[in-house]
Amino acid sequence: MRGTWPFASDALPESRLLASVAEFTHHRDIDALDHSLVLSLAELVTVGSVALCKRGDDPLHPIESLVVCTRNDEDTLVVNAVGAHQDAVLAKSLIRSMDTLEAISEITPDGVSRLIVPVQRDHVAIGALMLESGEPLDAIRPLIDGFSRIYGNYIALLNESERDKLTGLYNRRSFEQRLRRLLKSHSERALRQVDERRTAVDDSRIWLAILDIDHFKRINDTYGHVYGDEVILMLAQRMRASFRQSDILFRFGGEEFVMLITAADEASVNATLDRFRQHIADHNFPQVGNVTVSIGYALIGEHDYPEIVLDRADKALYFAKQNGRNSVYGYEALTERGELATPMPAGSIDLF
Ligand SMILES: Nc1nc2c(ncn2[C@@H]2O[C@H](COP(=O)(O)OP(=O)(O)OP(=O)(O)O)[C@@H](O)[C@H]2O)c(=O)[nH]1
Repeated sequence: MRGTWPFASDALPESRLLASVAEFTHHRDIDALDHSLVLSLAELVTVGSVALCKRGDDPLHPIESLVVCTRNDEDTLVVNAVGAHQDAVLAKSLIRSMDTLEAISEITPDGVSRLIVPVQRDHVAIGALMLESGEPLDAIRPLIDGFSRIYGNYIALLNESERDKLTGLYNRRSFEQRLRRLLKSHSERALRQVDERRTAVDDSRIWLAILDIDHFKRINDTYGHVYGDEVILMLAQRMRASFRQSDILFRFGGEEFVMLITAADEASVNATLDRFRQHIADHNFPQVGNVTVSIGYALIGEHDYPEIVLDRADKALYFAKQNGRNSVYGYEALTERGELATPMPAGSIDLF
């Protein structure tokens, strides 16, 4: 490891700074990037700890994660993910900095200097960088501001590469990583609820649904691709407006969409999807008129491979297409009723 910078007295050599920025921005995976950011900063400056807080969508738990780099007894830097909720005072400062978009410099009750700098994207805080030290931290504030801006810009670029150009929904490339993050935060939330309530675990589950527009070829052939694209775009807008913010929506390509939906039970996921199906069937699309969709869904078990669940949902979708379209079917219910027993051709969706 390179020696750290005694920031109070000397200027930081530019070559060290550039090497550090190059080091953390070579990652394409957001989790690895977060890990590398706190490590690079801790290598650069002599402080007790460097942490990156990420803001979550859940208003009850605004801090989604906290990645902290500290020095252990052997003087080696170690990076850990910790639960911010364990320290209510710290969580309050982090949230205040993110809400106001202002840096906070404070002394903790045990005399430690703490600097919090929000990380922004499009004038909204997506997280915050936090440093703690026995020494005052004001001298390194411009450096931390700079790192925070580079990180915010880089995250924006990474996020753009995860989006479908036409609809703005997530694209297929980002599916596996989004699913992994959702499963992780879901199981962390369940643990937290056990901790907080000391009662039963969170019993909500995650379902994967595939939606396909019915007879879309006919729409293209009759009205042309421009109107076809318009239908795709309007459908995506209606999906965004209809599903909860915590549900994750993808356009996998063509007229095919995938949704990751959290629900308490099968009945409520079925009701949610069927409500959306009906909403689309009732809508009058400009020029094209009525459009219907078919939906298949399957439960995601904690240890299931994504491609297996996609295949199950696709089988349910195929069943919907074979049984009149404009309908919603769940894989588990179909299997229980023995309705998927007959051999069928490979699903319409390309697996990984
Ligand atoms: N406008 C437009 N059309 C697309 C796009 N991607 C794929 N398509 C068209 O979507 C159509 C899909 O047709 P099929 O897979 O045969 O299915 P379908 O006509 O929807 O019939 P069912 O799914 O069986 O109800 C094809 O004509 C593709 O050319 C796109 O991005 N824009």
